[in-house]
Amino acid sequence: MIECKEAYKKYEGNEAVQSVDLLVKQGSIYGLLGSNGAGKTTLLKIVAGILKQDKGDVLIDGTPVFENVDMKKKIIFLPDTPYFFSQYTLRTMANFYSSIYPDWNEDRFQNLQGIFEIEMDKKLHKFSKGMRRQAAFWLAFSAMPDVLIMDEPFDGLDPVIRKKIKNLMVQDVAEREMTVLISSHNLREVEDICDHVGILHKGSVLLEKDLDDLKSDVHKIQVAFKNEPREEWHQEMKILQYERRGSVWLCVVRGKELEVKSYFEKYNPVIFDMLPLTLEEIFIYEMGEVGYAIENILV
Ligand SMILES: Nc1ncnc2c1ncn2[C@@H]1O[C@H](COP(=O)(O)OP(=O)(O)OP(=O)(O)O)[C@@H](O)[C@H]1O
Repeated sequence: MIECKEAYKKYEGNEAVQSVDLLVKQGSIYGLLGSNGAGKTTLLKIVAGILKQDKGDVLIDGTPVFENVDMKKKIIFLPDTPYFFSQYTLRTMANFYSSIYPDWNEDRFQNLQGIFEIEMDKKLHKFSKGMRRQAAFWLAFSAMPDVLIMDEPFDGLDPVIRKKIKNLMVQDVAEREMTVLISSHNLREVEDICDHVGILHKGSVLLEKDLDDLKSDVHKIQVAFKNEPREEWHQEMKILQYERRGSVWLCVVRGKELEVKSYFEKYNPVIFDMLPLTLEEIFIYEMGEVGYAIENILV
């Protein structure tokens, strides 16, 4: 489990992370979203124990991470640009990892050859950017970490390998309760694997939600009435947005499904449909409510 309690970090007058509270439960995949400069990398580096917060607590399984060698043996941090020693091949890098990570699984490393298809004895600096990223994932999955922290991990990967990597990640979460924290500036990139999403904006968490709750709490309604109710009918429910198209109203409403249905039923609608909302739409309505535009994380 990852816990940040009022984590704060300032760089030369720039408050990059401001009193962030974050909880990533064991066996959960948390997507940390935010626009450029929001503070994602800084927060990830603090959680990985690479940077020290100026204030607040950052704990993994209840223990501070910074300069904690034993804890770091259980954590893998994949930075946005993977780093390898210049003359190393994947094989020599694997030997190095196996000497550091006590849970290194050599069988898995060998078996993953079928997934990654990268030559083991070629120098890593001769690989393309996407191939180097694949190598970093290959090493990370073979190290069997308890906690995997990744900064923009899918940039530069082709769709096939991206899918394979997501499958491996989900498998590790399901089978051995690995905890995952992923940063991204793109909601679509992470929505299929995350169970929790948080939005960081100018160093603060603006919104943090369980995706299932988020989906079950917001509905798009198409409704038409025979006898139009009085004007303020749409003010009585938590209606995030409404618009009239001829005699049909299109509303985005927050509330439990049954509650929403019974609210509309009392006006005897002639048409009543509940339509699914995409996660992207939900975020736009949610964030619209707190007054921020989030288009840049939805591209
Ligand atoms: N080493 C540093 N020295 C000074 N300021 C820094 C440093 N690293 C980051 N910052 C500043 O801290 C803020 C947060 O940066 P950070 O890299 O954490 O954001 P980010 O959300 O990861 O951005 P991006 O999506 O662009 O990678 C930015 O204003 C950035 O300019």
